[in-house]
Amino acid sequence: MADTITVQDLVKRYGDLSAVDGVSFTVGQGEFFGILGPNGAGKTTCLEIVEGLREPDSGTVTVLGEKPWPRNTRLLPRIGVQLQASSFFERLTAREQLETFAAIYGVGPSRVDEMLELVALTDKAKVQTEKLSGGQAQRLSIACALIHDPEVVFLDEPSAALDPQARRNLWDVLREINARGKTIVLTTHYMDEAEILCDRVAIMDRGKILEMGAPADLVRALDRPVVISVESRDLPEDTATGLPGVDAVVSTGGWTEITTTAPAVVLPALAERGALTGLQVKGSTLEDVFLDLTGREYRA
Ligand SMILES: Nc1ncnc2c1ncn2[C@@H]1O[C@H](COP(=O)(O)OP(=O)(O)OP(=O)(O)O)[C@@H](O)[C@H]1O
Repeated sequence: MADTITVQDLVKRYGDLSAVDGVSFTVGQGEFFGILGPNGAGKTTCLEIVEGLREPDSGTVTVLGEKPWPRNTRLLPRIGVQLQASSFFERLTAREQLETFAAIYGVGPSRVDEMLELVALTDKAKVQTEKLSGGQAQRLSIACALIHDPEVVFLDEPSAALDPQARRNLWDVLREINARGKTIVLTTHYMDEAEILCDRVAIMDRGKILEMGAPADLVRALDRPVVISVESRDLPEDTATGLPGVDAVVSTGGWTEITTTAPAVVLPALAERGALTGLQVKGSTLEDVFLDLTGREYRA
């Protein structure tokens, strides 16, 4: 996969604070890359440098083979940027916003309908942006960032402040954009969002990348036991304790919870006893990876 973005030894200081402290990563063409970390980790600063909106103190960045700083007008038609706070032209409808962005980029109006459809706002085309819900406004702002059909899309915390349903709708939109071949770089402080959407994530904390890789690989590398829960009426605690592969058992609130490093042994044993009612299997998540790396609970 060709590298669409390269970042090498990036540093940005604000006075004594190293907001970005020696960050390096690459993003391949068509990749969905996430920069994940708690508030103040340095995600936005990093992204804004890559977008060409901020000057780094040191380090090198290329986007599509070009240097984004000083402001590189050759890159502007090729990248789409959605900033953390979306701002629209006042009192325009959703369609008029998109038409305005289309005109700025010299794009024909036919893209407007396509974009409204992509972000599921066709039925809100005539609604003024001030009257859109938070999720609808976020989707419109993504449509504006995509109107000129850029190759690379940067999204800064696109699902911040959205309710769970709106977040899921947004995820569908982002998946669709990525399926159309766009390279996406997204910052988020939602671990689940990064885990679900991203091919690879860089976990940032205090200006540094602590770990980078495919979410499933990062979780697998932890090599932690899984917890298998079934209803206790099918499987009392003492029966569970005697099953092969079981490390520990806890019975609580009608559930028997089995901790095991050998789920492939425990699950068939449960199936043999017909004890699969309410089955849940909980593995580790990126939150556990963060805890493992920092010794701190993840608090976005
Ligand atoms: N213009 C600035 N001047 C001084 N300090 C800044 C400036 N911008 C950011 N910072 C500081 O740099 C650090 C990194 O901020 P940044 O916004 O990049 O983090 P973030 O990971 O994007 O956080 P959030 O999720 O809250 O947006 C923070 O401590 C922030 O207070």
